Amino acid sequence: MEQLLGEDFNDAVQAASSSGLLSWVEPDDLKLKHRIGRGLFGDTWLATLHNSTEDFDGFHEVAVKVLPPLPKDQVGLILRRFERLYCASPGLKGVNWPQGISVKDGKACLITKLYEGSLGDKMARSARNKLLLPDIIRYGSDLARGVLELHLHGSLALNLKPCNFLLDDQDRAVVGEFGLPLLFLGTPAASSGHLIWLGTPNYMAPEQWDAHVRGPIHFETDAWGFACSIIEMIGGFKPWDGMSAEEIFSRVVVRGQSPSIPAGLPVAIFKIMKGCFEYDYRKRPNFEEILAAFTSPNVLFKEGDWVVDNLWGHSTRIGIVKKVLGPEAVLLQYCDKLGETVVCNGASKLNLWKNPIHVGDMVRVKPTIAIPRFSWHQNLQGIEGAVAEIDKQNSIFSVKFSGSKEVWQADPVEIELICSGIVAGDWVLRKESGSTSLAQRTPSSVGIVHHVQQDANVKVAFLGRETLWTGSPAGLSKLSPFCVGQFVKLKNEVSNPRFDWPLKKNTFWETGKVSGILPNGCLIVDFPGRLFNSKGWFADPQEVEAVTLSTCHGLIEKYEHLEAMHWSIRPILCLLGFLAAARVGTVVSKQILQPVAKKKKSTAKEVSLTKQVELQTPTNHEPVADGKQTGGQTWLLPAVANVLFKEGGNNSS
Ligand SMILES: Nc1ncnc2c1ncn2[C@@H]1O[C@H](COP(=O)(O)OP(=O)(O)OP(=O)(O)O)[C@@H](O)[C@H]1O
Repeated sequence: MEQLLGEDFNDAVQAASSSGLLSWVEPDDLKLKHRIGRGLFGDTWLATLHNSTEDFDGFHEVAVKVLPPLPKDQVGLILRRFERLYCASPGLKGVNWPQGISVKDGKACLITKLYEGSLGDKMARSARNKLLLPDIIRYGSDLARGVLELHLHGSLALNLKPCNFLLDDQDRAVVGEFGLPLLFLGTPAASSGHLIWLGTPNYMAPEQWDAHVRGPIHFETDAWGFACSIIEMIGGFKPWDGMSAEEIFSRVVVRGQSPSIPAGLPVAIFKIMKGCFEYDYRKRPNFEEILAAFTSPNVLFKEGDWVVDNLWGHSTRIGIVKKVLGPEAVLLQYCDKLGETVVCNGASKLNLWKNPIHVGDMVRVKPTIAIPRFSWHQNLQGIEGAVAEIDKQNSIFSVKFSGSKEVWQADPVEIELICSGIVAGDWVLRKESGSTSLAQRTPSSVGIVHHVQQDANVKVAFLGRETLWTGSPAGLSKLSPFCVGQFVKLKNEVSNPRFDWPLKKNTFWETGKVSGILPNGCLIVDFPGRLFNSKGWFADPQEVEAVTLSTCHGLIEKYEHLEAMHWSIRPILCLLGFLAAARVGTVVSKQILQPVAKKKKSTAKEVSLTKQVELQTPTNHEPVADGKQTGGQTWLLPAVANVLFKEGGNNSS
């Protein structure tokens, strides 16, 4: 791989920084002294920076992250990402924001403040690598605050781990390094020749492993790495310690496992940590919730929190916390018709309402609700309305519809945010899609809506995009959704599918069954009879169509569909065919052979009876001619004949 070295690279970085977004440092002003860290995303050096102004000339110590050499063809792109990520410091207190950029020996150098060391260093110095719980809680809230600042600024951290948490001279923790994995997203690391991951394997969330396929990554992705770091501080060793990246991938991504959470944590922290390890990032808490748990570790909820109650199993209810009665007990008022106030003693089973509805939000009654709990006018079903008021005192939501003067009351569980007819969870087709990633393929144009925003934009996850697409719903049209259990096949016009797809008799694409759907709409497909594919089969929802018996034309297609429905159809049909053939064979052979057999049998019986008769008669060895007994025993013949006739008749019946 050709790398951009020396002057060329210098010029490229300088040009990028001339936009004023990055502060350029002359290479001669930066002296690298010795290395203090080594990681996947480059080495960290202790360095001195020469500062000279008109009346001041001095040196001060800094830390420098020396990034791996950049491949020549991607340097422009990486520098653009650089600018986007580190543009003008927003003055975040909890984050170690880079102070400048330079180039040394053809490698980009990020210059940052020199801290006392990292939490990783502190753990290495402490007994059994562990930290004390009060310290963990204090550092945890510092860090949650830092990550929240970063998220509010629009950036992801992605590589949260104790070695990247730095301690200042007041023993406060800050997020030391952030966003670096995003710079290299999709580029091979020039130095090692292998793909750089979107983080460090032991701390990576399922969607981080292959964000193109299993994405998107979003703010809640950081929750996983944060929780892994807390576990490491408690236990003294990192999650999945001693396992290779492949093993961790198999556990976290394929088998859906998560690190186990130690017992004995304060209630709120234990609950939040459990939430951080949800497989689907949409179910994880955001950093506001994480910060709340670490600042009040023994309080699950505070007064005024909206909570979702699934306690009774059957129906979900939304309520507001009226009073905190104890670590696990709250006084709750439901927002439904009854407006009941109850004491809830199992508050750890309640969940914060993650995306609460606000005044001004556009909503509709969920189509699945046949009879709303409040008296909702039938004509308003499916129509969009604006939330006019939320009466927190009495837990009442009021909605106003454009065509109506009246204000209608609503149960928040029964309404959903809507934007131009689109709600979260809808499958959509993006009318014009363009590539924004490094992959050769453009992202799929079929995706799933994840968020409906107040600014009338929606966030959609598309396969092939590592992050959510944000835009106006005007560019989207709704599609009927795929679902688990459905049968799919590649569309006729697809000749080169995004993922491998098995061929039948090396000629036709096989029909598969959807066994799972990833958050970005990527379909996990099973093919009957094809049990052994460690990587699994995937499908781009844009490239496949649903198959049902009724959509199959002709008997052969219908049979093939049946065959696709279960691997055992063919062997069962073969077995049935064989049994039927065997049965027919038996019947036919009976039909043909029976008269002969009957004849033979009758002859045999005749002979044996004759013999018996002979035996019963006094020995008279005179030959029998023409069926007539010679001598005086002819009286026996009619009786024998009678017996024979009778037996033969019985036999044939
Ligand atoms: N700004 C800084 N001030 C003081 N020490 C620092 C600073 N940045 C990093 N370090 C030191 O460097 C160590 C981490 O180095 P580095 O970031 O290169 O490794 P890593 O975090 O494992 O790698 P990566 O972040 O690439 O995955 C920290 O444990 C700390 O000792």
